[in-house]
Amino acid sequence: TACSSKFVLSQMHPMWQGPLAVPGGDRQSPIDIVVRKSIFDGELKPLVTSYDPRTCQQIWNNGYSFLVEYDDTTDKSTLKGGPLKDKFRLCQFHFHWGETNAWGSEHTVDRKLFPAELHLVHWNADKYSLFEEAVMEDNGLAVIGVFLKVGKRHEGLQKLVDALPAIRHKDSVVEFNRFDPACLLPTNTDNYWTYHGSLTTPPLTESVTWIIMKQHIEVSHDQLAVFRSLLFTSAEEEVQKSMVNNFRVQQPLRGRAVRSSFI
Ligand SMILES: NS(=O)(=O)c1c(F)c(F)c(S(=O)(=O)CCO)c(N[C@H]2CCc3ccccc32)c1F
Ligand SMILES: [Zn+2]
Repeated sequence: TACSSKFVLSQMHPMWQGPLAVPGGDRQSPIDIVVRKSIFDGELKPLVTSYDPRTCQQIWNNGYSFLVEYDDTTDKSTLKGGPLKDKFRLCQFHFHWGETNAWGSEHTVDRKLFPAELHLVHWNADKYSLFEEAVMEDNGLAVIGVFLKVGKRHEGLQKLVDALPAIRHKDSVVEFNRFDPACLLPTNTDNYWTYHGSLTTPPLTESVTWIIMKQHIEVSHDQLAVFRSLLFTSAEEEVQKSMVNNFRVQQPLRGRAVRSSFI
């Protein structure tokens, strides 16, 4: 699919936490969300997601995270509303997590770290015809971020967790269909923070409208442990490395406003 990120992976190595030079670089992600400095914006609308589980195609380990990819050649799985003026197509979702439950998220709320964070990546299909175009354009992308907390087992996530042993190694892919990503959203999607930022992996382009949910979802300790059983390394490599701590370090706010849809 257009959104398969294989072409991007070549520039990636698992733990590129370094200060990759980014032109300009004054709207980088992730950031710490300082709640008392966020600005309520009454113009922000509720999010409107409409995902068709039949557009789910595969789940694969790309050596940085595991991602579930969707067919984004039609308008079957879309996101609109919220801070967005246009209609965006879902191309994939993936997660970031730590080696322990003490950390793992990319964004933080008043410096609070979560054990993991879900990202649903969408691109502006009203303005562009391919993900690759949108990824280079101002506000070409919209990513929904959802924090994960350890608690009760997440029934919807289990289907995904059960597929992970089949993609333990980098570059392994399995067919995965009929998965509705809406089951991973919190019950309340009206309360969120939004700001202009970037991808948190190469090419780190500053093309993302971030929409971070205030309400987290709960997953069980055992479900998260399966995430940590994945490997950064391919089957051929002699030294296997656990896929953990696949998050980017926080970036300076550089005077950006973080708006909230709630008081
Ligand atoms: N945290 S994040 O939301 O910024 C983000 C990721 F963290 C991440 F890991 C990936 S990726 O596809 O697994 C790796 C490629 O960069 C993407 N994938 C995007 C980035 C580049 C690209 C190219 C084609 C399809 C998807 C993506 C991503 F948008
Ligand atoms: Zn991400």
